[in-house]
Amino acid sequence: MNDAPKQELLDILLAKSIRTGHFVLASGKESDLYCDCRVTALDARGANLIGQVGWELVKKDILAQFPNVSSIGGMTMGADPISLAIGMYSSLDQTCGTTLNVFTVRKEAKDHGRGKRIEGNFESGQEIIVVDDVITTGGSTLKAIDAIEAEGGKVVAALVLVDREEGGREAIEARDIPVFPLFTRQSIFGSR
Ligand SMILES: O=P(O)(O)OC[C@H]1O[C@H](OP(=O)(O)OP(=O)(O)O)[C@H](O)[C@@H]1O
Ligand SMILES: O=C(O)c1cc(=O)[nH]c(=O)[nH]1
Repeated sequence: MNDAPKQELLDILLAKSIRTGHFVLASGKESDLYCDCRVTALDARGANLIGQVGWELVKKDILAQFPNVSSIGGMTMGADPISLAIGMYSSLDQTCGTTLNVFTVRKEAKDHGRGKRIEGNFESGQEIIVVDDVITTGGSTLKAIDAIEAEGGKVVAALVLVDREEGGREAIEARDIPVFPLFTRQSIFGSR
């Protein structure tokens, strides 16, 4: 694939998602930078590009190493549109032979209905790509990994839209799960 779709996705991220100001993060840390990835991932064109660029990354870097991967999902809600976009692209690809099952992990198990923590297309024993929109400390991705493993999934890789390069990658890789970012802070901002 040429670089044009990734460049267009970066342009949308820069225009719609990157914000400066004062922000309290999920970890309690404070930051003058925030990447509101939901605005890009819930943009019709942004979602399409995430699907295209993300699926190419899955094929080239993840399936090549883990050919039995069958499913993709992560902690709601940041992961949801990203997982679905990549899953949809996998279903359109006639050349690959893998159509990803897509699921989502609730922050808490549902207290009615089927009482599930993991919703959608997930079964124990599957090899999984865990998704997050952003990693800062990696804490949210690790919670998703714990929930998936508790139900018998084997997480083999983590795919993230933006790695803020603040320790999250190291925390996830300490669990022997390689991290594949579409963008890093460095690739977005250079040395800023
Ligand atoms: O690497 P971390 O330090 O965990 O930070 C990153 C997490 O923070 C945000 O989630 P948030 O809890 O704000 O939830 P949301 O996706 O439901 O908005 C984001 O979607 C990541 O999941
Ligand atoms: O660490 C976080 O909570 C966080 C950082 C960021 O840039 N974007 C986001 O949605 N969450």
